[in-house]
Amino acid sequence: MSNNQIIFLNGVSSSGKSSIAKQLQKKLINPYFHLSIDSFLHAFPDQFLESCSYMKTQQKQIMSGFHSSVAAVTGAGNRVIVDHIMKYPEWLIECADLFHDFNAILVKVYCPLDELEKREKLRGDREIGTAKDQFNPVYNFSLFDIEIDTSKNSIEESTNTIIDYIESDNKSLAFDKLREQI
Ligand SMILES: Nc1ncnc2c1ncn2[C@@H]1O[C@H](COP(=O)(O)OP(=O)(O)OP(=O)(O)O)[C@@H](O)[C@H]1O
Repeated sequence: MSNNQIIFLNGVSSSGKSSIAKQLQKKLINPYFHLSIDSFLHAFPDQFLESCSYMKTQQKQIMSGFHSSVAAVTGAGNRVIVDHIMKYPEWLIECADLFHDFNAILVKVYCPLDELEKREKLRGDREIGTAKDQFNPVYNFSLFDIEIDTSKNSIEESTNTIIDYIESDNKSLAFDKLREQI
């Protein structure tokens, strides 16, 4: 398995991406960076992130910066777990283009809306309604290599499914198919 490996976790807020990413880091034999859109956005000033008018015009640059940074870290010979909320197909297509030399697996981290809303309330640090707003844009997109349902599978089970996939001879095709749309 090459060093230029990306495990791309795509799912709505509270679906369990970060928990799975952390468990993957513990269980995978090789070291993987965990690069999350949340941490990337924390590096940006709050007053701009909270400004709808600013984000409306600048979101594209910010997201492209994140996608390019993932490609740069991977291209330098590292393995990466990406934790992202793909609200627009264009973001995935941009990633597919940037990842053309890498072995990238697209994982759909699914969770039904009623369970997401329960988790959102329990967490207390997520704006109520975030999962509902993201649900259709993120999950309507049907291309993926593996789908995980975190309302049915524990963090441990989801992690094992991803590791089994990586260790198998399965060819990851989702990003290849996305590239055909460019
Ligand atoms: N089977 C499960 N798999 C993953 N997370 C679960 C599961 N069951 C409950 N959770 C809980 O869901 C909550 C949200 O998980 P997590 O922070 O990993 O989500 P996330 O998708 O990274 O969210 P965000 O995008 O908002 O950061 C956590 O409290 C986690 O413990």
